Amino acid sequence: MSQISGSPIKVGIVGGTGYTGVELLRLLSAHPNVALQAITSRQEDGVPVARMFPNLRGHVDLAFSAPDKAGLDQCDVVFFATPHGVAMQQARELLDKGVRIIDLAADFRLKDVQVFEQWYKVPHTCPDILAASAYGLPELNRAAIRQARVIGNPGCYPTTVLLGLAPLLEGGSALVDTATLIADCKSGVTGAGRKAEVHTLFSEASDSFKAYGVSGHRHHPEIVAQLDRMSSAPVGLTFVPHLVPMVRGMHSTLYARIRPEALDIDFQALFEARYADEPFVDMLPAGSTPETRSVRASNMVRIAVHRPGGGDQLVILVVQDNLVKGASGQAVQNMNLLCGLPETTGLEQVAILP
Ligand SMILES: NC(=O)C1=CN([C@@H]2O[C@H](COP(=O)(O)OP(=O)(O)OC[C@H]3O[C@@H](n4cnc5c(N)ncnc54)[C@H](OP(=O)(O)O)[C@@H]3O)[C@@H](O)[C@H]2O)C=CC1
Ligand SMILES: CC(=O)N[C@@H](CCC(=O)OP(=O)(O)O)C(=O)O
Repeated sequence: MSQISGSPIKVGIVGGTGYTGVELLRLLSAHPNVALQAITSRQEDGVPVARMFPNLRGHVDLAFSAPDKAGLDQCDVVFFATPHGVAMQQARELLDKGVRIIDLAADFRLKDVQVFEQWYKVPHTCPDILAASAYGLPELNRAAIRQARVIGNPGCYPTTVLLGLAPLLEGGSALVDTATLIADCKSGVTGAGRKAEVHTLFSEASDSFKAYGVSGHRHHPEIVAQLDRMSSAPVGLTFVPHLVPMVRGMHSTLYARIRPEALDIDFQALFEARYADEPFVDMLPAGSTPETRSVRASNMVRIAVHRPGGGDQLVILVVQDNLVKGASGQAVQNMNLLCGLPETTGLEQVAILP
């Protein structure tokens, strides 16, 4: 990898006009070890990036190019900020040229091909590459990410739910009833992407609040697959996503019933110890209620643990920016690991408040 030899990492982005694509551009244009090489869009082929995204004027001087003309095979790392099913079509060709791949969609998240095909309604075209890929949640899977050539960047909801529940389930520890977990999650509207859809129109999504995907959401199997990896007991999860009228941000409220033999555990101390060395997980003091704006535009996740009335119900509050730690920031964190850089490189932005 280039960085090991000291030269900049040559980076390509497929899907540069979506919200995660432009967020990757914001982060990578300020990354000290990256040379942006190619940014694709089929619809905006030839258009200067900064004309479409004026926040990047003076920072990105490339134009969008069609994927087949972009020279992606000359890159060290290619990010796919595209809909599900795109990365797996191009993965083999790029891997053969020595390119490493970070997919922000779901092509490399679910190891079970049947489960992938059931939820995403397309055949998986490279199960062998999927089998060798790593799930890109560094706090849970750092060693595998360092060695991988393909990373499946997690979904935005799974990142919050997994970080909020991991300390309770990891290592097969039976601290909570794993069969009755609940994740009540809320996302800002950018979570639905930049493409035009009726339910994300201002007049539909503003000044209102609703659940969706209650009877089934594709992030449910992704979360359960990862919880199953860490839990010795069978996992049952109720997951209810909601759309809230804000642009960015995600708030997940997680519920877990403490097992009788674990009632004496100091859960605040347990979470603090688990995340003490994690640069992007901030355990808040006991009694805190994190706000989404406290992480806006930053790669930080903030977590608070509550035990209302000192009873046997744990309530865990997790906030993240869906476009940063929930997508593009996490992808850059994964690139840093892949390339042997300090994990925080280019990711130390402080959240914007208010
Ligand atoms: N928004 C969020 O909070 C999160 C999103 N994700 C995932 O990240 C991915 C991108 O999301 P988002 O940025 O919101 O998506 P958008 O739908 O807003 O953007 C999609 C981008 O992909 C390009 N694209 C679409 N189809 C193809 C294709 N067949 N080949 C090449 N390029 C294509 C589009 O450009 P053009 O059509 O011009 O080529 C566009 O630039 C999705 O898979 C999404 O699920 C993951 C976590 C969080
Ligand atoms: C608010 C909203 O619509 N959120 C998206 C999920 C966010 C996301 O992008 O997840 P994927 O990468 O798995 O697609 C949804 O529920 O479909």
